[in-house]
Amino acid sequence: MIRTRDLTKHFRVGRETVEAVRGIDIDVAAGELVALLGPNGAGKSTTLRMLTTLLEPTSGTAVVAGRDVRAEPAEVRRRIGFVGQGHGAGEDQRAGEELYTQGLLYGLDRATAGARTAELLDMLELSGAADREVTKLSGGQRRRLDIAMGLIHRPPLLFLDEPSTGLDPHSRANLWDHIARLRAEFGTTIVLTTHYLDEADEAAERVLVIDHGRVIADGTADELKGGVSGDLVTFTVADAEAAAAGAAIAEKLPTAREVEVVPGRETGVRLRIERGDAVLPELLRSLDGSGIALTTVRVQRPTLDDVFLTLTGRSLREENP
Ligand SMILES: Nc1ncnc2c1ncn2[C@@H]1O[C@H](COP(=O)(O)OP(=O)(O)OP(=O)(O)O)[C@@H](O)[C@H]1O
Repeated sequence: MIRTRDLTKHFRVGRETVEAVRGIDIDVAAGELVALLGPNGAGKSTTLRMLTTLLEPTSGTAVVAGRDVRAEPAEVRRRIGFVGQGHGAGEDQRAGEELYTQGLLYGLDRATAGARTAELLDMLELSGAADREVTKLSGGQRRRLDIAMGLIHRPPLLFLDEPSTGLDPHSRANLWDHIARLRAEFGTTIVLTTHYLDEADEAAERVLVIDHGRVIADGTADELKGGVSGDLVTFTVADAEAAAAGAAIAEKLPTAREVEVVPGRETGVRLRIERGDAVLPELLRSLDGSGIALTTVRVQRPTLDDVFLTLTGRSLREENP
């Protein structure tokens, strides 16, 4: 559905050149749901704008829905839907009319535009809001209307640029339910950008991690997390002395790494270890055998933030508080 090779975009800003996208290779198969994850300024939107023909690449190639973005941009546009960061819907129209007009703009006849408008309003739970002016919709309804607008011509491929930014957690969850239903119904391939870690983790089947204009990791969330060696095990003890003794015991576990004493009110020990859940009983036995009493113990699987941290030395959370 998408194939890019060495896709590059440079911007001239005064005398400077901003290398927004530096040679990206992306392959997306039909039916996939792929998230581009990265910090602000990583190049996600620029990539999306090239794939949707809104921006001409500086170099490299991109074939989207079977057509080259440079040679046949109009053909690409007919085959894709794009929901940008801003609102696509007009201000003074009613939601239903807006969607219907969009259908006509795409060249649908009146009957088809009407039928699809009704179908999409129903699917996105907007039927009750069809006669409301676009400005009077809630944030979540408006976002769903934007998505409906991107789908009215039934494109096999839909691009969503930060679809859930600005929505409250309930509306975000609701939006994802709707996206899942759309895929089940139409089999639409979806490529989206996000800087929400949990969203990429839970919703996407595949995550492309982008940083400084490059794809630095590509895989399912589980595969990416599997590349971060080890779970994080943290246990707290009564005092610094017990922590030092506990750390010495933890060091002896075969795959333990980065063992460190965490000082503070809750003195404890933190370490990375393969299969943290499986080695926990052994660790607990050893600590108990040495008379070290634990107050708490916790095993955390790696997160996508750990993936980003491992790859870049930076946390995505720091950049997207
Ligand atoms: N039209 C432009 N002119 C100059 N520089 C630009 C332009 N568009 C983007 N950039 C720069 O290119 C880089 C990548 O920006 P881009 O918007 O693609 O990042 P992003 O990953 O989508 O971030 P965000 O999450 O903030 O949207 C940034 O350094 C940005 O300042």
